[in-house]
Amino acid sequence: MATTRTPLMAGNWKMNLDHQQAISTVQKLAWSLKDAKHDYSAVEVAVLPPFTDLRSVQTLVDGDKLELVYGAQDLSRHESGAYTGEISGAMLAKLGCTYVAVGHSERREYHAETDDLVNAKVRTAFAHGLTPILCVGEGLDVRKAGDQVPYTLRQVEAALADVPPEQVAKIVIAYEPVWAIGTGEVATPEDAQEVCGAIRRVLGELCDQTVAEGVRVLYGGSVKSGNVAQIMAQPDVDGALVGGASLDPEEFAKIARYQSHVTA
Ligand SMILES: O=C[C@H](O)COP(=O)(O)O
Repeated sequence: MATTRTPLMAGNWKMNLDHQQAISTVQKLAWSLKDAKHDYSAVEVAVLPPFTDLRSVQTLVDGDKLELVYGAQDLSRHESGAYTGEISGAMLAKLGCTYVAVGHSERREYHAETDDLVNAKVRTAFAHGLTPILCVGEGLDVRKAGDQVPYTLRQVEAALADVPPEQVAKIVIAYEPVWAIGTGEVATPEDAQEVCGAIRRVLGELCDQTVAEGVRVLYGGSVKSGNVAQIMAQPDVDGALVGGASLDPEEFAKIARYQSHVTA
């Protein structure tokens, strides 16, 4: 049976662009996509700005009735209370967020996020109607040892512990080999397929085949308009989590329009 996974191109701005820059970036992105007659039902486009930009992005998206969606880069595992500096799932839901990235390697590395915390955040996101973009992937040492598949699958299994299949069915998983993030070093399409395919197989074991076939698995790591089409040609890659290249709205629009590079 043919699968109907709508590709997702998500731009993770990381700690870049203030709220005024966010407005102009989203406007330029929307204009570029409009000029190209982008079909959002064929390729979904999302941006993940810093928390401080979200209200401005919400106002723009609502006011101009834009079809692109947005989300946050992280959330608290807690509901509310004395957690200085934290942002809750309820706050993100109130701002109209569709997505929230969870367990990005930069959170794991610089903020000591453990698999247990990532699991708690996944469950908190679902509790607030947010779709987690669960980030997983190995570092260079693991890749050199050839352990990228078991390492990444352990992260997936830990993050999905006690998450019911009906929620797993809605998750987005981003495979981001840490050695390819912001380095210009792109995994080969075959590297991406190897791990993305393995992620889908483990979803089948954890849940069932229907769930596994429906979950979108993205690749992330130095994706650009020049390499996205080859990566998207892989059967188990359903989109990209784009960092640096998503800060340039024209370039990100080209990435979202990857099919035009194939058919052009
Ligand atoms: O979340 C995005 C990834 O970390 C990829 O970043 P990059 O496209 O700058 O390599």
